[in-house]
Amino acid sequence: MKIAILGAGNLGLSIGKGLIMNNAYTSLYLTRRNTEDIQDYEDYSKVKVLSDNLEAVKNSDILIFAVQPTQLAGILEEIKDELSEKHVLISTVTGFKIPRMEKILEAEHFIIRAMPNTAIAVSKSMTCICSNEKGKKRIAIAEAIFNRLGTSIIIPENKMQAATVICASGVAFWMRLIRATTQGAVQLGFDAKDAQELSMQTCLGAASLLIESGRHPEEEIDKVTTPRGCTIEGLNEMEHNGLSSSLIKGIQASFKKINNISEN
Ligand SMILES: NC(=O)C1=CN([C@@H]2O[C@H](COP(=O)(O)OP(=O)(O)OC[C@H]3O[C@@H](n4cnc5c(N)ncnc54)[C@H](OP(=O)(O)O)[C@@H]3O)[C@@H](O)[C@H]2O)C=CC1
Ligand SMILES: O=C(O)[C@@H]1CCC=N1
Repeated sequence: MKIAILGAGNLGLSIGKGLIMNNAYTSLYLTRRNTEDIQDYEDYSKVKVLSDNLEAVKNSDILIFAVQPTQLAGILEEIKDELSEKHVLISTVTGFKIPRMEKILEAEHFIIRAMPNTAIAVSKSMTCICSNEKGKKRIAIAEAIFNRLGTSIIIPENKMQAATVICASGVAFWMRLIRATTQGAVQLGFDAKDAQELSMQTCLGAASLLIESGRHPEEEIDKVTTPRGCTIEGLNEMEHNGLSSSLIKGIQASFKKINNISEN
């Protein structure tokens, strides 16, 4: 696959790193206007770093857009005359809907939206994918890319905002939970390094239990909560202080915000 990442910033570079680690391309173009900071990527085989989006588009089949929402319209305008039937457009841009892309491009193209998360840099992204009608014929390409970089599911476009909150912002939510449990462990006497290790691995183990067993979280909680034991004591105290409610309210607030961003 000849891939170009237009906008090799935080997310674009995370995708790039994942592709490089998986050797998942025949050529990889990384673009941004100031290329100085990412020039080192040319040390990797078949990777080219440049600021010329048109050259990247000409030499690639799969175009992954990872610029800020305010920057996408300009790039689409810039490249639209270079687009042909060989191109599959994959946008990771938050809140920029497919009909708006189609309007700018003024021609039918294979258009896919993908919402990965930053765990793509370690091939563990939960990526949600949707497409326009024409894009359905190429959606398997996007699935193939993102399944190498984690797990993907196809969803309708009207669920993309919700998916962004749960999966993309979700990385930040889970990080905060890991940090909080680390702080708790330090208070119980572990040094910071060990505390984080205990916290991270326990989080990974809990998620793996659910993924591998297919069971509901509450079933696993029942197995840990000894009657009158310490787990239920701690869990109930957390709930009295609004643990679940606080997480759900946070998710609602993010969702409200993302809907406002995309209207602007
Ligand atoms: N799924 C997720 O987990 C996340 C998704 N996002 C979404 O991903 C998108 C990118 O976010 P993020 O990576 O944080 O943003 P960054 O600002 O880090 O990256 C955007 C990059 O685009 C480059 N750029 C800007 N204009 C152009 C242009 N005309 N041609 C080529 N490159 C250009 C910028 O570099 P330069 O200025 O040098 O051109 C910059 O490196 C956003 O839409 C954001 O909402 C963001 C974070 C997480
Ligand atoms: O915080 C944001 O708005 C973007 C979208 C999802 C992750 N980062």
